[in-house]
Amino acid sequence: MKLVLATSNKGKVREIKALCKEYEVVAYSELIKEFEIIEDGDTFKQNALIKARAVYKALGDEDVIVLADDSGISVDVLDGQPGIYSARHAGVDANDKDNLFKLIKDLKQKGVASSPAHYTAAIAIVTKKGEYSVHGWMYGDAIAQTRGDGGFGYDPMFIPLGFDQTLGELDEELKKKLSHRFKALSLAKKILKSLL
Ligand SMILES: O=c1[nH]c(=O)c2ncn([C@@H]3O[C@H](COP(=O)(O)OP(=O)(O)OP(=O)(O)O)[C@@H](O)[C@H]3O)c2[nH]1
Ligand SMILES: [Mg+2]
Repeated sequence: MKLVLATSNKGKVREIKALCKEYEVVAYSELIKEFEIIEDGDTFKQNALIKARAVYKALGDEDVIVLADDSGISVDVLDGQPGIYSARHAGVDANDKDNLFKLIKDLKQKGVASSPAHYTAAIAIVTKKGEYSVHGWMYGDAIAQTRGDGGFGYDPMFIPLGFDQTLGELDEELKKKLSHRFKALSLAKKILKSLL
């Protein structure tokens, strides 16, 4: 089954391809020109559905299955921020590094070396048979420094619960089995099976 990913994030594409080996996974940019999708939902779920619907419509092929991921990190000491704004934490044109260092600065401004935090991933699936959404979470601590350079985004400052190292230091294979994305995709796969 061909699965089209409605994302322009190369880290997500890499992880989802590695986690969905049983499917033929392609980023939508491999099929059509990338275009801007306004993520103006109030929740991860709404934004994932906005992305999946936009790409399904743009592809114009009703038999295709489109999957989108909307995700982010929520930090307790920051009252759950940046949350759905994780990709724009340091501004609209911010890249992963800008966002990472802005979050570290925020923790330092609060006067803490770390804070409980969690990642959320909402996965939306859009097909001619309907629309579906599922979630996954990964809990741990956000620390006010970077360690390691594995993963992507905020991974170098995130220590998953039960570990001493950041996702930047831990093996990518381990993240695969722990992550919010892995948990949401496990549920998404049950839906995909039911669509066959
Ligand atoms: O270190 C990280 N490890 C992860 O596993 C992870 N998952 C999400 N994020 C961050 O959360 C935002 C997503 O925003 P987002 O869902 O809008 O995606 P995006 O804008 O990058 O691409 P798209 O899918 O929208 O095209 C971005 O800042 C990501 O860096 C992660 N950071
Ligand atoms: Mg985005």
